[in-house]
Amino acid sequence: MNNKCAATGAKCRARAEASRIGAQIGAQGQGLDFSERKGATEMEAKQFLTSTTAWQNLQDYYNKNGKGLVIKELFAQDPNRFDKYSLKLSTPNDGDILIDFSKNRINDQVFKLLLDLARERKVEEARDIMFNGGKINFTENRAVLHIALRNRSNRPIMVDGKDVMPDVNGVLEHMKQFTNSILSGEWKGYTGKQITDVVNIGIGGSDLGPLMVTEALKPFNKGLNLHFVSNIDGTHMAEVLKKVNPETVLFIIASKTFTTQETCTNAKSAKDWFLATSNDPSSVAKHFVALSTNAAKVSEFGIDTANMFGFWDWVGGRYSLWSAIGLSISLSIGFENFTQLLDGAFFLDQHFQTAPLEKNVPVIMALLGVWYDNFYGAETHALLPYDQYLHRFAAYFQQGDMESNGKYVTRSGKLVDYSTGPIVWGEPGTNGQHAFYQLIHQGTRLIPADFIAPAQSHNPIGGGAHHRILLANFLAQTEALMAGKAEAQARDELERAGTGADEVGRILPHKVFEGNRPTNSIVVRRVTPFTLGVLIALYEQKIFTQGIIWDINSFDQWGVELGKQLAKAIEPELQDNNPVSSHDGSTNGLINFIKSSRS
Ligand SMILES: O=P(O)(O)OC[C@H]1O[C@@](O)(CO)[C@@H](O)[C@@H]1O
Repeated sequence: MNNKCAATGAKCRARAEASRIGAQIGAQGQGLDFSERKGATEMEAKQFLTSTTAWQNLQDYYNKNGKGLVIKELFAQDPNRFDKYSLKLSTPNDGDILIDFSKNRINDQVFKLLLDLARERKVEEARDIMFNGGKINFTENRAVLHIALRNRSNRPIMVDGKDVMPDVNGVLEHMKQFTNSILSGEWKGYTGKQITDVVNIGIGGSDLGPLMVTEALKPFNKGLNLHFVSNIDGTHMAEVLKKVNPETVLFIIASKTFTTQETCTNAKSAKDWFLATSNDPSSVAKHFVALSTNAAKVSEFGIDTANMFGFWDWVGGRYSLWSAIGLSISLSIGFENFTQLLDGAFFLDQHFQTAPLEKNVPVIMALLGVWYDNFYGAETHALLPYDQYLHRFAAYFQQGDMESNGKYVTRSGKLVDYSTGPIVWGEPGTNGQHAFYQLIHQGTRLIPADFIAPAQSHNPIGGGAHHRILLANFLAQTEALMAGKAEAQARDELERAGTGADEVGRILPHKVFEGNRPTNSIVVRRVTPFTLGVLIALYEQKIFTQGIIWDINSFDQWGVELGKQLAKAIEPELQDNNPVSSHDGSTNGLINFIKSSRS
């Protein structure tokens, strides 16, 4: 251990250890050759998950003790439970981030068994392969390197023998220059006016990330109006075009492949709308830019590739907001704040790479998810941010989690015989309390939930009363879900309220809360670009870890192809009103009814 820290204690030792491990990983990275499929085959689990020792020990423990794990009792048995099962991430300038996982159905034995599972599934080894450019997305033979986009250390990261960092930094510099020229007014529209509105045209990972982040960081907006068009439904584009002026609007066509039908169709409609006013093809260059890996398709569409911000096939769509896809974020909050977002994600990546498993937040969150998903049979996971600006956070991770881990075939091509990715859902608090908390409190399903809140609001109106009430609900909900309300307490409340004996007997069962509903609580000082970067990366690395444990490829998305394929066959059939019979009875019936309903 670094003896310079002898006098200054734990933090110094931790930093020294982190930089030692970081250097070691970096060195390994330069030594490892992932140019072939080595990274992929190394990732394949050697054993079927349910036949591993760790899994069987967990199953055995669950069978004997699972139902007997009562969180309220675990707190009563251990006054230090909160300290034992919570962690703080001390950020450089944004205070501490508290992750409280004490309101879970775990004890020391379960925690140990879960950590054994992470070890037996070689999570740390897989992590290092990813961070060093291994082609772990083996069905597309690609590395998975969104971490390189926020690699603020600039350590070399090799793909096919080439360090990707110079190109990453080149695109960031282009984004910086462009952002500054738009925000300063230097960049003018075709009539010489400053840009006032930005329309991001993209879908999935080319929409959800920029939308969620620009909403979450609205307090940092520099003045531009941001609009997002994703749906092929003409309403989406039509409603936005009503709000913008062709002389002062900038269209961002965001598409990794630049072949996505919705985005290409929307982009063409936007261009037609624009040219109908400008009547000058040369003016397109002042109002259209592209974010893509596909320069040929960008050029074919009619955007000058000088106005293209590129990225690479090793950036997955749902992991791309850190790349050029984040241009609308940079335009909204400024490039400096965009780099803060990257810094936050890098901070979490370093934590993920260096913290021991038992102190590793994404690993712990992943293991808790496995515990509920695979042993308690929970099928969903709720993300409940107590922050209105984070209202798109759950929607973002619907793609992030469900498109990553919604898989039923292992890396070696076998069908799983265990659950994999959960259904992710959620809405901001306190709104969710008035919509679906009834089910979370008294439904028949176990709904593990993450509650997220900032200690400080960007809008302390009402003398701070609003935020105080918001936080009170944030805190009360996890307490209520854990503690519940016993029959005796419910009876006492009814009787104190003067309820007659017969009535008490009738309604008492409905007033009891069984509790023992698990939650994690995450508190940041404020939602800032840095802390948001930490939160997003935290969930990304949780998803990665679960994918390794489940032995699935979290980074392809073949499941989205069949629907697109069939839609391409049906679309021409809708161009006239002749009845069809080329499908199953239902699809034929639906098509023909629609045809008959159009006149
Ligand atoms: O960025 P693009 O290539 O237009 O893809 C958009 C989205 O479409 C997908 O469904 C893949 O087809 C998502 O994975 C992706 O984020």
